Amino acid sequence: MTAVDNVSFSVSDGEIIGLIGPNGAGKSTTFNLIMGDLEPTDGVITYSGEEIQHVPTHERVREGLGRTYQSPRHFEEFTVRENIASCTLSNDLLLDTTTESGDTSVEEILRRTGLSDQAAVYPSKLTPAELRRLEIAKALATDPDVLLCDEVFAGITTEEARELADLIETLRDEGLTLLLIDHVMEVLMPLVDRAIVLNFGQKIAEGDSDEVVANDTVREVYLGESSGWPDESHRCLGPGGVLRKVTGCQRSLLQCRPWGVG
Ligand SMILES: Nc1ncnc2c1ncn2[C@@H]1O[C@H](COP(=O)(O)OP(=O)(O)OP(=O)(O)O)[C@@H](O)[C@H]1O
Repeated sequence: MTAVDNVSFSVSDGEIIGLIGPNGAGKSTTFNLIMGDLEPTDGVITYSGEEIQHVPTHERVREGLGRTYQSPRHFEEFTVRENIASCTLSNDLLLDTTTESGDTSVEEILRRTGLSDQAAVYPSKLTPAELRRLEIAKALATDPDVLLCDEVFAGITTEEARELADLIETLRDEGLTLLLIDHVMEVLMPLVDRAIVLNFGQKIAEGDSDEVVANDTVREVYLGESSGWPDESHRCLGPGGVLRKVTGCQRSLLQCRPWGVG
C-alpha cells in the first residue's frame, strides 16, 4: 500500500493550510515527506523554488521548515525554557538560555507562546494545552518561515484549542506560513485559508472551508454517503474499507459551515 500517492499541492507565503482526512489518510506521512523524515519513492518537493526531496532534514530546518509532532517530543529532565533552548539553532542561545536579544531568543518565544510563567517548570507539570504550546515553542526556536503543526488541537478543550488558534493567527500575522493537520474541525476550518483533503493517501479535495465541507466526495468519505444529516447511527468506510461509526471528528466536520447542524 502507498501511504501518500501522487499528492500534489502548493502553499503560498502567509497562508494557513489545513490538511485533513480520516485516520490513516496519509497526513502525517505527508509532513514526514516535507520535513525529510521520509524520502519519497517518486515525485518532487520544492521549497523556495528548489527541489528538497533529497535534502537532509537538518538542512531543511535551517532553510526555514519547522514542525510540531502529534505526540509531544521533549526532554522530561529539562525545564520548559531548557527544552526550547535545546531546539535553537544558535550555539549562543544554547549557552545562554536567558538571552533576550533577537527574534529567536528563548524569552521572546516563551512570551509569544504564553509560556513565560512556566519557563522554569518541568514538562510533567504542564497541562495538555501547555504541552501543545511547548511543541510550538520548540518549533519556533528553529526560526521557521513555514511551520507544520501536527494535531496541536488534539487532547485539549475546545476553548484551549481556540486560544491556540489565536496564537496561530498571530504567528501568521508575524509572517509565518502554516500547515495544520487536525481533526478538530470546528476550530480548524474557520482558521484556514484553504483545506486539502486526503483519503487513502490521495488528495480528494482542495478549496476554502465552505467548498471543502460542501464537497460531495468529502461528505462521502466522512459519512459513507453523500446526503443526510449525521447522527450516532451513521457509519462510514474507514481505512481498509472497514465500516465504522462516525467519529467525533467526522461529526465535527459536519458541524462546520455551510452544513451547520440545527
Ligand atoms: N512507518 C510506517 N510503516 C508502515 N506503515 C505506516 C508507517 N507510518 C504510517 N503508515 C501507514 O501509512 C498510512 C498513513 O499513515 P499516516 O500516519 O500518515 O496517517 P494520518 O492521516 O496522519 O492518520 P492520523 O489522523 O490517524 O494521524 C496508514 O495506513 C499507516 O498505517
